[in-house]
Amino acid sequence: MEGIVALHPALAAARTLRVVIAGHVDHGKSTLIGRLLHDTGTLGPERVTAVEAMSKKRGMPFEWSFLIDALQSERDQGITIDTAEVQFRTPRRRYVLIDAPGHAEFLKNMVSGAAGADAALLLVDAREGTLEQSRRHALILGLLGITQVVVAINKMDLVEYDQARYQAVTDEISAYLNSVGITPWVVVPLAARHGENIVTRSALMPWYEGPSLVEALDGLEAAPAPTDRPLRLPVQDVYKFDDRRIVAGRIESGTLKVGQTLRFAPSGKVARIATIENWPAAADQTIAKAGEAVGLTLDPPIFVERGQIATLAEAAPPTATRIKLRLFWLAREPLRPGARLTLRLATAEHTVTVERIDHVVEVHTLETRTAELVRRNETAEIEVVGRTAIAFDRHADLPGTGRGVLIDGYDVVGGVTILDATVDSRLLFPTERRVDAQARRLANGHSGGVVWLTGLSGSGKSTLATALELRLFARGWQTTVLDGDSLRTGLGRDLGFSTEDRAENVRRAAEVARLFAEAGLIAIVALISPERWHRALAGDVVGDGFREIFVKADLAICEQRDPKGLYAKARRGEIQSFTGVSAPYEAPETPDLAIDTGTMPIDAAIDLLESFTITSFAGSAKRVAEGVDPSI
Ligand SMILES: Nc1ncnc2c1ncn2[C@@H]1O[C@H](COP(=O)(O)OS(=O)(=O)O)[C@@H](OP(=O)(O)O)[C@H]1O
Ligand SMILES: Nc1ncnc2c1ncn2[C@@H]1O[C@H](COP(=O)(O)OP(=O)(O)O)[C@@H](O)[C@H]1O
Repeated sequence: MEGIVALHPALAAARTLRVVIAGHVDHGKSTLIGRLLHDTGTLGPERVTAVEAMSKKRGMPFEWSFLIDALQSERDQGITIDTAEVQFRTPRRRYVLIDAPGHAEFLKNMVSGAAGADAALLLVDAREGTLEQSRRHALILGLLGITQVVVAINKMDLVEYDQARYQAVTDEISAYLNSVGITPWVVVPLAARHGENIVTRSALMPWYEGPSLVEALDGLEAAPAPTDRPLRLPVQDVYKFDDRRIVAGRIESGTLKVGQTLRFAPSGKVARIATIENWPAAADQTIAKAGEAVGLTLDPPIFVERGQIATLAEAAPPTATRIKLRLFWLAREPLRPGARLTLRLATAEHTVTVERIDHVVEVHTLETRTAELVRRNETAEIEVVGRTAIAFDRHADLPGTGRGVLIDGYDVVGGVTILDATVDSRLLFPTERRVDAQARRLANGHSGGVVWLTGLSGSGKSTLATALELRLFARGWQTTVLDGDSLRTGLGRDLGFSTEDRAENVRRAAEVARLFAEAGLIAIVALISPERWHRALAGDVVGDGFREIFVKADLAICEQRDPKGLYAKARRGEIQSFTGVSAPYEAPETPDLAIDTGTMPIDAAIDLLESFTITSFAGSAKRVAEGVDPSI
């Protein structure tokens, strides 16, 4: 195919160098891009004819920058591409040029996963030198750790190809780049309009001994696609096709395979990858890697939203509500503690409040100083607190998911890289809380934990749960019951009985149960939690103190008991998706305890559950070994 080659994202990821073009708007970016495409032979002759025709129509000499307009309108609209990207080839490899018209767009594109660049091409005008905008771009490159930078000094024709001018601008821009930690790879003098020093070295600048622009780019190294790093697939969108739900996004890092169990962060939902639906369609794909845009179908088809990050359980990203950021502030108004902003990380958006400004970095001297506010174009380290858990990576570990932008209303007001969590939200209280699990255990005579009762409606979960609560209470234990029926009138009142809604119901109950367990109580949960993955999710949320109790009774028995008349209603079709009748119940394969209420009398069932609970949570092993009565 001639002209602009629409590469499959997988190919592009494996072979291309992603180069972001930075520079002042008037410094000739469009012309340079047009030239690069033409002079490298990427452009078919019909394109040149089209540009010629367009130039003629507008009564102008041949104008390379029209090419960009022409390309813009037919740009690849792939599901994950939201930056202006053009591609070209040299004999060595393929390139994606990422263009961003303005300053905020540049920053936004630089930090969004789609634009993750290996290198930058910084364009300056030979007549004007390093303008404010070039400096800001350079600062942002420094902030993002993009150190492979080629500088092109354009419009050398307008300074008579003067070596002294080239040298002066080179010295100026190099000094600035050095101050933000970047050593330019090479500084190429160009006349993009005339193609001087684009592919071959120019005869008009014999004093210049370095490589042409394309030679310089070919000398750069592509950062290896982070396929061997932890999986991070930020969910960009969820599409519904027929009855299928396709979760789409671009893999930032890692590899995924059909059959693997994904965990979504920060929600904690889990589901297996059923199929990979690639775009454009590739038959029977079973594996996908960093850089690829993929669509996945899940089993079960759980409800996930844009902003969640698909990961593997063993290498999930940390979550926290307080994080420390390195910031580049763009807005005219200074940033002050207390500001409420939106933090966009990959595809997620979080409402955050700026808690403190640790220090500001002086742009000119790069020294740090304490400050009450961060002014426009200053770099700073700040701490923000989110309203809910934020899944993130440290920029130093995984740049793709470790950077973002701050947004105020619709405006991008800052670019950030994540330094670390300030406080791990899972261990929220190291300073404020003076009572730890050990102290609670000693005071209560038992540790906190979760007794999770699963079973059909009418199997006896509520009966056993309330009876156990009473027995434990009589022993002086701290305990409470969380019953599905009651929770659904408050905490889960927005939820129905689809498999996803049940999972969400389970997740919420598990989160609450975990809080109770951390506070030292035995939380007795009575929830149908019908599918295995629902209970696995609960176990994941709760962690160590989780015990799964199968309250077993045949469907026929439950139906005969029918304490609430629900089975009769379900049989008459008055209730949809009723567990055991028109929705599945998967019995636990290896529960911690199974109680057959169909054969065991109620009192015996309660005795069994009580002794199991006491054995599980009484005192610490040490206290028991010392002969202390665990029931005190
Ligand atoms: N369609 C359908 N399927 C199952 N159950 C239904 C349904 N509609 C209403 N109910 C009533 O809701 C109670 C189950 O809620 P849970 O929160 O335990 O269910 S789940 O864990 O989310 O599956 C359940 O209570 P229990 O009988 O105590 O189990 C019912 O009273
Ligand atoms: N061994 C038993 N254990 C628990 N409940 C039993 C047992 N035998 C009979 N039942 C009866 O079964 C019914 C179970 O209802 P419930 O506890 O509300 O179930 P669930 O909460 O699982 O829907 C109650 O009426 C209870 O008296």
